[in-house]
Amino acid sequence: MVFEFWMSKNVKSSVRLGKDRTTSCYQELFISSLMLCRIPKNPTGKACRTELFHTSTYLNAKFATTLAQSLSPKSKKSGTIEVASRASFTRDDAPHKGMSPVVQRGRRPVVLRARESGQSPRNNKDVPSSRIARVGDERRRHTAPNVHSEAIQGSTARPLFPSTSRDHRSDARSNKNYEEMQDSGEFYHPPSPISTSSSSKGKSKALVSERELPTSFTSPPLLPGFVSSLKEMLGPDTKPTPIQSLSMKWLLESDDAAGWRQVLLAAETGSGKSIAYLLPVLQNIKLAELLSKDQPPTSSTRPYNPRGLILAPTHELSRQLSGFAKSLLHETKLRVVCASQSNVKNTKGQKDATSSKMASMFQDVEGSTGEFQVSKSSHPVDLLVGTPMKVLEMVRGRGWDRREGQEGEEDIGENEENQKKLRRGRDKMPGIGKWRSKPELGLANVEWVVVDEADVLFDPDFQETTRTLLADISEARGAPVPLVSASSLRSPSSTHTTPEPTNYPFNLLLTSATIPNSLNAYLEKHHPSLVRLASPRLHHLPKTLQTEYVSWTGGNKFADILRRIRRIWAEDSAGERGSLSKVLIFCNKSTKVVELSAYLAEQGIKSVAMTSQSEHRGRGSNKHLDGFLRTRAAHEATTGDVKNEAHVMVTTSLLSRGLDFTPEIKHVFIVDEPRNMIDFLHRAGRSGRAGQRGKVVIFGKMKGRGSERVREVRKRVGALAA
Ligand SMILES: Nc1ncnc2c1ncn2[C@@H]1O[C@H](COP(=O)(O)OP(=O)(O)OP(=O)(O)O)[C@@H](O)[C@H]1O
Repeated sequence: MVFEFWMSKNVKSSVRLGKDRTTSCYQELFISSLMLCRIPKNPTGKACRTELFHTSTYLNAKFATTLAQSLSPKSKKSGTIEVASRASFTRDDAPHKGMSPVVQRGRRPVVLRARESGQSPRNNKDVPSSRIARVGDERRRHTAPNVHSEAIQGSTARPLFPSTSRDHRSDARSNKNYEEMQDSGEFYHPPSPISTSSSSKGKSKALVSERELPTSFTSPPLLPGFVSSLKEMLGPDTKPTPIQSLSMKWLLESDDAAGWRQVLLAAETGSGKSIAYLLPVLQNIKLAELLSKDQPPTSSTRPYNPRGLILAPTHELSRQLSGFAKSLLHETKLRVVCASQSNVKNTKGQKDATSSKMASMFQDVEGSTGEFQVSKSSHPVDLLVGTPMKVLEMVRGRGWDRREGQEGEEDIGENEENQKKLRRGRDKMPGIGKWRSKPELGLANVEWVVVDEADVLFDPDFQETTRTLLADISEARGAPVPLVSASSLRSPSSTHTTPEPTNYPFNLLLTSATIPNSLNAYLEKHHPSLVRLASPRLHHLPKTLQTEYVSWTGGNKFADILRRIRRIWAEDSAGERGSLSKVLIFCNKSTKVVELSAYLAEQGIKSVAMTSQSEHRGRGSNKHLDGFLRTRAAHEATTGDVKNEAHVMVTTSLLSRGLDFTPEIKHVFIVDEPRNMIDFLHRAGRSGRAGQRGKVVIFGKMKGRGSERVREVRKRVGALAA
């Protein structure tokens, strides 16, 4: 029963296993052991425990052999792996007849032991427990590090869909994952807000009649400055998309008597939701500014007192959205600031970039109280864009969420130099200390809050931060709302209690391309009067997005990906395109992103690998994205210098939300099975935006064992494309 594996730098490695293991167990262990061979600097086997992964999905001898061959160390020095075919491989056939070279040298073998139910791994008396790698344990230990948000900045990686990572789960759980993808269980389909008959507005549930919807951007209802900016951005003949028509009708034309509004804007990816909410927010802020022109400016001790807030799940999206808002404001002057310009970690000797940069930008002066005061000559910020965590830091001061009570403030000492030293020391200990930077953001003026990608920001991992911020705004505006903890929201008893509507004292706009049932349940309970404006193609792929399925040809999946990239470029060269297409590749795990990018580099293709831990991130700008998306002049690009200029970006779900890659990204590759259809819609939706043609290429096993999953995906994707 014992499956043994020895390894050493300079000698042959061998694999032995018991005769009577079941097929799945055998191959699982076999491939796991091969994975060990790939770990560099691992003669002791200690690192094995963190690197093993569960591969029982690949129950195929041909695949195992190919994998083994691809893993074989190339140089003689690092030894070889001996592969036995499944039929002939028995304990007696073990290459070294139990006499591993490692054993000969007096070193103990690493033993991988498949646990029988109820059997403790410590039953193996020959081997110290510290050297037993438990396959079952490894499955549990892996986490999916696809991270979505400012949590990255605090180095707390949280998965977007934490319960559904496939790579490290058994077949059974993986299949369950697909069961969870049943269309009936995943999305909430809101009723159409548009009625087709002109008189049905009052009779049916429809909010507006189709005939009433604006079919062009005109002034009125828009301020003339916005109309000309839109023409400049989108072309002279541009027409509003369905979600933009709906939002203009509902948020610009309807009267204000109803009080604060709560509206959900839901439409497919690339349908122009950003403009759909930016126009009403910016226009309302501008009108409020014009109306209050003669009134004295709000007195506040904080430098920023915006009227509008836009919240997004990632720094990248925040930066892009603030750029978007600025382009709409070429003629209609309002001040937009992105909180994520300065998401640089606080390191020694580095000043808090937020306060220093922004203070000089707005000519703030530090008053005698030590708090910032806005100088009379400064322009107040009108709209602030950022992640909820970053915005909360600006409101409460950096360090507000650290664990308090470790040491009292009095321990810091009177001496200023001592205080500084202690603060620096404490900053190095995450979660400890009481020191906070000064609050910079006042919330009393906030009248508009947009929660972009609402299904992420209200999902269980993020909603506490989002709701805390919304509660802070309410409090600052003098109408506090109760803040229910996330745990009590989740508790089963909470479902039986009477719903308590949350009435925020500001306009709340939520947007998303997907409404999971969980979000709908939350909204029904806490925001029963929320108006749902949904486009007709919600929960569908954009019409201009083609789907293509590519079958893995053998063991080397990376080679298949490379082949497909080269084919696209060959088509580009043969066709009329002046430049080579840029390709965006989505993987489920950061490790795979790095490996694939390294493989492409070996093959002479430069790529940008973007994960939550990437070096490129956290520099306070979107240079990494902008550089990748920059289109070079056609004549330069035809040379197709893919060695020096990245034409491929490899990433995880990190970049799947909200980012606009129009029109550069024509191809999106999905190389790992999507975690669920929500994830798929967002990844695929990075292409085929705003009526542009695009293609999503889905890789998978199309024939034989394991192909049923791809068939299932095909069925569901087909339904989304309809
Ligand atoms: N009316 C319009 N006509 C043409 N293009 C438009 C129009 N409105 C927006 N666009 C363009 O469509 C692209 C996608 O817009 P946007 O990023 O707002 O989509 P989205 O619906 O927010 O997508 P996602 O769900 O992925 O966040 C942008 O490049 C934008 O300039």
